[in-house]
Amino acid sequence: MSQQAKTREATQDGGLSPSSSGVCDLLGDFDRFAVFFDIDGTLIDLAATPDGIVVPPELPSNLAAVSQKFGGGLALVTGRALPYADRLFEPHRFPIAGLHGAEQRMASGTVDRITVTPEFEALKAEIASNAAGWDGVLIEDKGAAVGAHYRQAPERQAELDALMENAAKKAGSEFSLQRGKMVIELRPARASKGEAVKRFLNEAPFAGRLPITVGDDLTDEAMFRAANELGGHSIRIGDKTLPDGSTTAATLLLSSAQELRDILASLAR
Ligand SMILES: O=P(O)(O)OC[C@H]1O[C@H](O[C@H]2O[C@H](CO)[C@@H](O)[C@H](O)[C@H]2O)[C@H](O)[C@@H](O)[C@@H]1O
Ligand SMILES: [Mg+2]
Repeated sequence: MSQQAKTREATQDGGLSPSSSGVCDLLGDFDRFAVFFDIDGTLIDLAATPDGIVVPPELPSNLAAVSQKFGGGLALVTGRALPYADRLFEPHRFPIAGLHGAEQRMASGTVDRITVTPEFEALKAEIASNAAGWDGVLIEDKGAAVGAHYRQAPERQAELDALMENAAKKAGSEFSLQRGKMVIELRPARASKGEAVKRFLNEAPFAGRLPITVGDDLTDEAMFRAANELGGHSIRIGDKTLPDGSTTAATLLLSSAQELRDILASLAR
């Protein structure tokens, strides 16, 4: 276990636990738990743009080794679209939920994806066209979802909020807005990351195991709550306060994606 890894426990008074050995020990209980990892900001460091991320070369094989130790009970649960997320970890393919839980590929290989309607295609084109002149704003087409990024143009946040709120009204009740780190997304409303975790747990090799969910952003709160409800554990990368000022449901904290990767490297050995 890396000495650099420092875990802070989320307590009511904000107290910190002395080291990350607790998390390492927890994740090392391979027969008892199944693990669910968010991608951006959790396994991989955040970057200026969605395509600017760098996957550390050892990460895919470390995840594969850890998955094997959990008997295959390791899944990715991400806001990314499934094909994009799969490419990040080639040649390995893990069970995965995409678009914040709306799409899912089970361990059996069964895939549940969403058909993109012509109306949603038109709405995405309208969003892109409205934001076309806004320097630094990036519209990410994710098929059945769309993200409006303002990391490089924070001054545009209010305008983008208004644009996406208007688009959400047009999209109707089958879609919902998902706020995240310097992004506002329009995504299928039909599932959350928490529901995706529960679906995984209904099937082998996850069934009979307790969940440990690891994430960093608002969308991950649903899977933190699911893990807590089911008697598992929830780990947030970051501190206990969320961007909207509320407190995370996660019961453990890690300081960075690098800290998590160090723990994974240690578990993979
Ligand atoms: O659920 P996740 O796996 O964490 O995905 C959440 C979103 O991640 C990406 O956006 C975020 O990461 C970008 C790259 O580091 C960063 O530039 C952006 O500001 C972040 O919001 C991705 O682009 C989204 O589609 C995901 O929903
Ligand atoms: Mg994330």
